[in-house]
Amino acid sequence: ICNRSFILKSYITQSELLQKVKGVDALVCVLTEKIDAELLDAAGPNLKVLSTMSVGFDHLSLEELKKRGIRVGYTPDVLTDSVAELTVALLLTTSRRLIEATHEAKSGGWGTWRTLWLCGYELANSTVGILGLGRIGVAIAERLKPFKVKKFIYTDVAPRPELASLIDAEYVSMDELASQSDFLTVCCALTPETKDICNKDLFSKMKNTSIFINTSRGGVVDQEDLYEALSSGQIAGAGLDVTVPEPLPTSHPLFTLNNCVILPHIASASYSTRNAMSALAANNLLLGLKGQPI
Ligand SMILES: O=C(O)[C@H](O)CO
Repeated sequence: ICNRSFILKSYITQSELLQKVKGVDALVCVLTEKIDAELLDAAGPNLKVLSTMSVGFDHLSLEELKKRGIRVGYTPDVLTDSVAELTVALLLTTSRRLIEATHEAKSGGWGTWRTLWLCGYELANSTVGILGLGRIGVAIAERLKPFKVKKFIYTDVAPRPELASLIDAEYVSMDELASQSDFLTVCCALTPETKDICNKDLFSKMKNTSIFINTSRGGVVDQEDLYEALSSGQIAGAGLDVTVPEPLPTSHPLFTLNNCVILPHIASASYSTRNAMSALAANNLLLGLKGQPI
């Protein structure tokens, strides 16, 4: 594509990347690579385009990229369906206790039919709260609506009437989101403002029958506070596709809890979506090098 090489990579360490990036004109990265001043300095002045195969961009130092005039591409939209679908799957898995149930069935815990055994919480007549309403939050709500959800509420830095009207969602404060939601799903980007925004303050205002779902970024949750909320019964359950760190060490206390379902960051992991993300990331890179809109 140009007389200098570029790196299309996925499985090298940050230190390998630092070595190999020198002199490239363009770079495709994924969300596990930290694109900061050190890496940009290592790349040097040839670097014109950075294309991340992700919708999240918390791994990019945008300020440093801007300072150097490097164009940045990302992959919104193409993963919305996949992430929304997985979020619904995780929500139902958590609220209907599917992991516990399959474990019981396999391990001999399945005795006679019992009235309250493995009971969970249903979506019908529930209030679903969305923390950070964007494309993905709307797509989640659209999928949940047929489950007879009574009401959608959301909070964000400001009301988003155009998006909210698509799902008939009401704008509420953070406190109201916490206290009214039967299911609270986190859909916001990780920024300095949203870091640890889901903490003991939020959990303490939630109902003890509520389910907390996060498919955005682990950094928006204070995991110690979440552990406390789950183990004390402050909230009923949590489903996480994202954690800090990733992978979450298998010795982490959250793994000891029956009411916490943890997935290894697979929200966009469908063949069609990952293909679309790859193609978009590659196109962004090519267009960027040609000076065209990305
Ligand atoms: O940021 C993204 O693209 C997602 O987290 C990938 O699943």
